[in-house]
Amino acid sequence: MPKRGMLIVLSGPSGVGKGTVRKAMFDQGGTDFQYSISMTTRQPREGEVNGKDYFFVSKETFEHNIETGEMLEYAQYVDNYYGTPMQYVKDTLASGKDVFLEIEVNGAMQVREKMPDGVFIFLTPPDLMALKQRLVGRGTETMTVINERIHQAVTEIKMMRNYDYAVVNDKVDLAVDRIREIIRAERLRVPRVYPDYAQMLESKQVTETENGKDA
Ligand SMILES: Nc1ncnc2c1ncn2[C@@H]1O[C@H](COP(=O)(O)OP(=O)(O)OP(=O)(O)O)[C@@H](O)[C@H]1O
Ligand SMILES: Nc1nc2c(ncn2[C@@H]2O[C@H](COP(=O)(O)O)[C@@H](O)[C@H]2O)c(=O)[nH]1
Repeated sequence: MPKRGMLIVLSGPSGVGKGTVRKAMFDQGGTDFQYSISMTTRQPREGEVNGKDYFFVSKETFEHNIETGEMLEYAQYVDNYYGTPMQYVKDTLASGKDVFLEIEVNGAMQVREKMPDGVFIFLTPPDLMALKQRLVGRGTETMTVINERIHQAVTEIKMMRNYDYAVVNDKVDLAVDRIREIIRAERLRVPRVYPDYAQMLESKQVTETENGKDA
Protein backbone atom coordinates (compact mmCIF):
# COMPACT_ATOMS: atom_id res chain seq x y z
CA MET A 1 0.00 0.00 0.00
CA PRO A 2 1.54 3.43 -0.88
CA LYS A 3 2.34 5.87 1.93
CA ARG A 4 -0.52 8.34 2.31
CA GLY A 5 0.04 11.75 0.76
CA MET A 6 0.38 14.96 2.75
CA LEU A 7 -2.58 17.32 3.07
CA ILE A 8 -1.72 21.03 3.00
CA VAL A 9 -4.48 23.50 3.86
CA LEU A 10 -3.86 27.14 2.98
CA SER A 11 -6.31 29.65 4.43
CA GLY A 12 -6.43 33.37 4.88
CA PRO A 13 -8.77 36.23 4.13
CA SER A 14 -10.08 36.86 0.66
CA GLY A 15 -7.56 38.91 -1.32
CA VAL A 16 -4.53 38.07 0.82
CA GLY A 17 -2.99 36.28 -2.17
CA LYS A 18 -3.63 32.58 -1.58
CA GLY A 19 -4.22 31.86 -5.26
CA THR A 20 -1.30 34.02 -6.36
CA VAL A 21 1.11 32.34 -3.93
CA ARG A 22 -0.15 28.85 -4.75
CA LYS A 23 0.22 29.43 -8.51
CA ALA A 24 3.73 30.90 -8.04
CA MET A 25 4.74 27.86 -5.99
CA PHE A 26 3.31 25.40 -8.51
CA ASP A 27 4.89 27.31 -11.43
CA GLN A 28 8.33 27.25 -9.79
CA GLY A 29 8.10 23.45 -9.69
CA GLY A 30 9.83 21.17 -7.22
CA THR A 31 6.55 20.24 -5.58
CA ASP A 32 3.97 17.80 -6.81
CA PHE A 33 0.81 18.89 -5.06
CA GLN A 34 -2.57 18.05 -6.48
CA TYR A 35 -4.84 21.07 -6.24
CA SER A 36 -8.31 20.21 -5.01
CA ILE A 37 -10.87 22.12 -7.08
CA SER A 38 -13.59 23.57 -4.89
CA MET A 39 -17.29 23.71 -5.56
CA THR A 40 -19.17 27.00 -5.28
CA THR A 41 -22.53 28.59 -5.94
CA ARG A 42 -20.90 31.94 -6.76
CA GLN A 43 -21.08 33.18 -10.35
CA PRO A 44 -17.90 32.67 -12.41
CA ARG A 45 -15.70 35.75 -12.83
CA GLU A 46 -14.56 36.76 -16.26
CA GLY A 47 -11.99 34.22 -17.44
CA GLU A 48 -12.80 31.61 -14.80
CA VAL A 49 -13.31 28.12 -16.17
CA ASN A 50 -15.70 25.51 -14.81
CA GLY A 51 -13.74 22.45 -13.65
CA LYS A 52 -10.46 24.39 -13.50
CA ASP A 53 -11.02 27.32 -11.16
CA TYR A 54 -14.11 25.92 -9.47
CA PHE A 55 -16.99 23.57 -10.09
CA PHE A 56 -19.74 26.17 -10.47
CA VAL A 57 -23.07 24.69 -9.39
CA SER A 58 -26.54 25.80 -8.38
CA LYS A 59 -27.59 26.18 -4.75
CA GLU A 60 -29.82 23.10 -5.16
CA THR A 61 -26.93 20.95 -6.40
CA PHE A 62 -24.66 22.15 -3.62
CA GLU A 63 -27.27 21.43 -0.95
CA HIS A 64 -27.90 18.00 -2.45
CA ASN A 65 -24.16 17.28 -2.20
CA ILE A 66 -24.19 18.33 1.44
CA GLU A 67 -27.15 16.05 2.18
CA THR A 68 -25.57 13.05 0.47
CA GLY A 69 -22.33 13.51 2.42
CA GLU A 70 -20.18 14.29 -0.60
CA MET A 71 -18.46 17.33 0.89
CA LEU A 72 -15.34 17.04 3.04
CA GLU A 73 -16.16 20.54 4.30
CA TYR A 74 -18.25 23.49 3.28
CA ALA A 75 -19.05 27.02 4.41
CA GLN A 76 -21.32 29.89 3.58
CA TYR A 77 -19.15 32.85 2.77
CA VAL A 78 -20.66 36.25 1.88
CA ASP A 79 -23.93 34.85 0.45
CA ASN A 80 -22.49 31.83 -1.36
CA TYR A 81 -21.57 28.23 -0.59
CA TYR A 82 -18.00 27.03 -1.03
CA GLY A 83 -16.82 23.50 -0.35
CA THR A 84 -14.39 20.68 -1.01
CA PRO A 85 -15.63 17.53 -2.73
CA MET A 86 -14.55 14.61 -0.55
CA GLN A 87 -13.85 11.84 -3.06
CA TYR A 88 -10.97 13.53 -4.89
CA VAL A 89 -9.14 14.34 -1.66
CA LYS A 90 -9.62 10.82 -0.25
CA ASP A 91 -8.55 9.02 -3.42
CA THR A 92 -5.57 11.26 -4.09
CA LEU A 93 -4.17 10.99 -0.57
CA ALA A 94 -4.73 7.22 -0.61
CA SER A 95 -2.74 6.97 -3.86
CA GLY A 96 0.22 8.57 -2.06
CA LYS A 97 -0.03 12.00 -3.68
CA ASP A 98 -0.04 15.29 -1.75
CA VAL A 99 -3.17 17.43 -1.84
CA PHE A 100 -3.40 21.22 -1.59
CA LEU A 101 -6.60 22.90 -0.36
CA GLU A 102 -7.14 26.65 -0.58
CA ILE A 103 -10.15 27.40 1.60
CA GLU A 104 -11.56 29.84 4.15
CA VAL A 105 -11.27 29.39 7.90
CA ASN A 106 -14.56 27.70 8.87
CA GLY A 107 -14.04 25.02 6.26
CA ALA A 108 -10.42 24.60 7.33
CA MET A 109 -11.49 23.92 10.92
CA GLN A 110 -13.90 21.23 9.69
CA VAL A 111 -11.02 19.60 7.80
CA ARG A 112 -8.85 19.83 10.92
CA GLU A 113 -11.49 17.84 12.87
CA LYS A 114 -11.60 15.12 10.24
CA MET A 115 -7.94 15.07 9.19
CA PRO A 116 -5.82 16.33 12.08
CA ASP A 117 -2.64 15.06 10.41
CA GLY A 118 -2.93 17.82 7.77
CA VAL A 119 -0.65 20.85 7.75
CA PHE A 120 -2.65 24.04 8.36
CA ILE A 121 -1.13 27.31 7.17
CA PHE A 122 -2.67 30.75 7.56
CA LEU A 123 -1.59 33.37 5.04
CA THR A 124 -1.82 36.90 6.45
CA PRO A 125 -1.63 40.31 4.81
CA PRO A 126 0.97 42.76 6.17
CA ASP A 127 -2.04 44.85 7.34
CA LEU A 128 -5.73 45.42 6.58
CA MET A 129 -5.03 48.43 4.36
CA ALA A 130 -2.87 46.27 2.09
CA LEU A 131 -5.64 43.67 2.03
CA LYS A 132 -8.22 46.21 0.92
CA GLN A 133 -5.85 47.57 -1.73
CA ARG A 134 -5.35 44.05 -3.11
CA LEU A 135 -9.09 43.40 -3.31
CA VAL A 136 -9.71 46.77 -4.95
CA GLY A 137 -6.75 46.23 -7.29
CA ARG A 138 -8.02 42.79 -8.34
CA GLY A 139 -11.17 44.51 -9.53
CA THR A 140 -13.40 41.44 -9.38
CA GLU A 141 -15.84 42.58 -6.69
CA THR A 142 -18.04 45.60 -6.13
CA MET A 143 -17.12 47.95 -3.27
CA THR A 144 -20.08 46.55 -1.30
CA VAL A 145 -18.74 43.00 -1.58
CA ILE A 146 -15.16 44.18 -0.88
CA ASN A 147 -16.33 45.82 2.34
CA GLU A 148 -18.17 42.63 3.34
CA ARG A 149 -15.01 40.62 2.67
CA ILE A 150 -12.88 43.02 4.75
CA HIS A 151 -15.41 42.80 7.56
CA GLN A 152 -15.16 39.00 7.37
CA ALA A 153 -11.35 39.24 7.28
CA VAL A 154 -11.27 40.78 10.77
CA THR A 155 -13.00 37.68 12.19
CA GLU A 156 -10.88 35.33 10.09
CA ILE A 157 -7.57 36.84 11.23
CA LYS A 158 -8.57 36.14 14.85
CA MET A 159 -8.70 32.43 13.93
CA MET A 160 -5.03 32.41 12.96
CA ARG A 161 -4.16 30.92 16.35
CA ASN A 162 -5.92 27.68 15.36
CA TYR A 163 -3.37 27.05 12.60
CA ASP A 164 0.01 25.33 12.72
CA TYR A 165 1.79 28.15 10.90
CA ALA A 166 1.26 31.80 9.97
CA VAL A 167 2.94 33.13 6.85
CA VAL A 168 2.99 36.83 5.95
CA ASN A 169 2.38 37.52 2.28
CA ASP A 170 4.34 40.74 1.99
CA LYS A 171 6.13 39.62 -1.17
CA VAL A 172 4.90 36.65 -3.19
CA ASP A 173 8.36 35.05 -3.59
CA LEU A 174 9.09 35.34 0.13
CA ALA A 175 5.72 33.81 1.01
CA VAL A 176 6.42 30.91 -1.38
CA ASP A 177 9.85 30.34 0.23
CA ARG A 178 8.28 30.29 3.69
CA ILE A 179 5.67 27.75 2.67
CA ARG A 180 8.32 25.59 1.03
CA GLU A 181 10.34 25.64 4.28
CA ILE A 182 7.27 24.56 6.24
CA ILE A 183 6.61 21.68 3.87
CA ARG A 184 10.26 20.60 3.96
CA ALA A 185 10.19 20.52 7.77
CA GLU A 186 6.81 18.77 7.85
CA ARG A 187 8.17 15.93 5.74
CA LEU A 188 10.73 15.25 8.48
CA ARG A 189 8.47 15.44 11.48
CA VAL A 190 7.13 12.46 13.41
CA PRO A 191 3.54 12.02 12.23
CA ARG A 192 1.02 13.58 14.60
CA VAL A 193 -1.57 10.88 14.24
CA TYR A 194 -0.81 8.03 11.89
CA PRO A 195 1.18 5.88 11.67
CA ASP A 196 2.27 5.60 15.27
CA TYR A 197 5.98 4.81 14.81
CA ALA A 198 6.54 3.68 18.37
CA GLN A 199 3.71 1.18 18.10
CA MET A 200 4.96 0.00 14.72
CA LEU A 201 8.43 -0.65 16.11
CA GLU A 202 7.02 -2.55 19.08
CA SER A 203 4.82 -4.77 16.95
CA LYS A 204 7.76 -5.40 14.59
CA GLN A 205 9.85 -6.69 17.52
CA VAL A 206 7.06 -9.03 18.58
CA THR A 207 6.66 -10.34 15.04
CA GLU A 208 10.37 -10.96 14.70
CA THR A 209 10.42 -12.82 18.02
CA GLU A 210 7.45 -14.89 16.90
CA ASN A 211 9.32 -15.73 13.71
CA GLY A 212 12.23 -16.91 15.78
CA LYS A 213 14.59 -14.19 14.52
CA ASP A 214 15.55 -13.19 18.07
CA ALA A 215 16.19 -16.71 19.16
N1 LIG B 1 2.40 39.90 -2.02
C1 LIG B 1 1.56 40.61 -2.77
N2 LIG B 1 1.78 41.95 -2.94
C2 LIG B 1 0.93 42.70 -3.68
N3 LIG B 1 -0.17 42.22 -4.30
C3 LIG B 1 -0.44 40.88 -4.16
C4 LIG B 1 0.42 40.04 -3.38
N4 LIG B 1 -0.11 38.78 -3.43
C5 LIG B 1 -1.22 38.84 -4.19
N5 LIG B 1 -1.41 40.11 -4.62
C6 LIG B 1 -2.54 40.61 -5.46
O1 LIG B 1 -3.69 40.64 -4.60
C7 LIG B 1 -4.86 40.31 -5.34
C8 LIG B 1 -5.58 39.15 -4.65
O2 LIG B 1 -4.80 37.97 -4.79
P1 LIG B 1 -5.50 36.54 -4.91
O3 LIG B 1 -6.61 36.58 -5.89
O4 LIG B 1 -4.40 35.56 -5.12
O5 LIG B 1 -6.08 36.40 -3.42
P2 LIG B 1 -6.86 35.19 -2.75
O6 LIG B 1 -6.46 35.13 -1.33
O7 LIG B 1 -6.68 33.95 -3.55
O8 LIG B 1 -8.35 35.69 -2.88
P3 LIG B 1 -9.73 34.86 -2.79
O9 LIG B 1 -9.70 34.15 -1.49
O10 LIG B 1 -10.77 35.90 -2.86
O11 LIG B 1 -9.77 33.91 -3.94
C9 LIG B 1 -4.41 39.97 -6.76
O12 LIG B 1 -4.66 41.09 -7.60
C10 LIG B 1 -2.91 39.70 -6.62
O13 LIG B 1 -2.20 40.01 -7.78
N1 LIG C 1 -14.57 26.60 3.00
C1 LIG C 1 -14.18 26.77 1.74
N2 LIG C 1 -13.78 27.99 1.31
C2 LIG C 1 -13.38 28.11 0.04
C3 LIG C 1 -13.36 27.03 -0.84
N3 LIG C 1 -12.93 27.46 -2.05
C4 LIG C 1 -12.66 28.76 -1.91
N4 LIG C 1 -12.94 29.16 -0.65
C5 LIG C 1 -12.77 30.50 -0.07
O1 LIG C 1 -13.90 31.30 -0.31
C6 LIG C 1 -13.52 32.66 -0.24
C7 LIG C 1 -14.05 33.41 -1.44
O2 LIG C 1 -13.50 32.91 -2.64
P1 LIG C 1 -13.65 33.70 -4.05
O3 LIG C 1 -13.12 32.77 -5.08
O4 LIG C 1 -15.10 34.01 -4.20
O5 LIG C 1 -12.83 34.95 -3.91
C8 LIG C 1 -11.98 32.68 -0.20
O6 LIG C 1 -11.55 32.88 1.13
C9 LIG C 1 -11.64 31.29 -0.66
O7 LIG C 1 -10.40 30.82 -0.16
C10 LIG C 1 -13.78 25.76 -0.34
O8 LIG C 1 -13.78 24.72 -1.03
N5 LIG C 1 -14.17 25.69 0.93
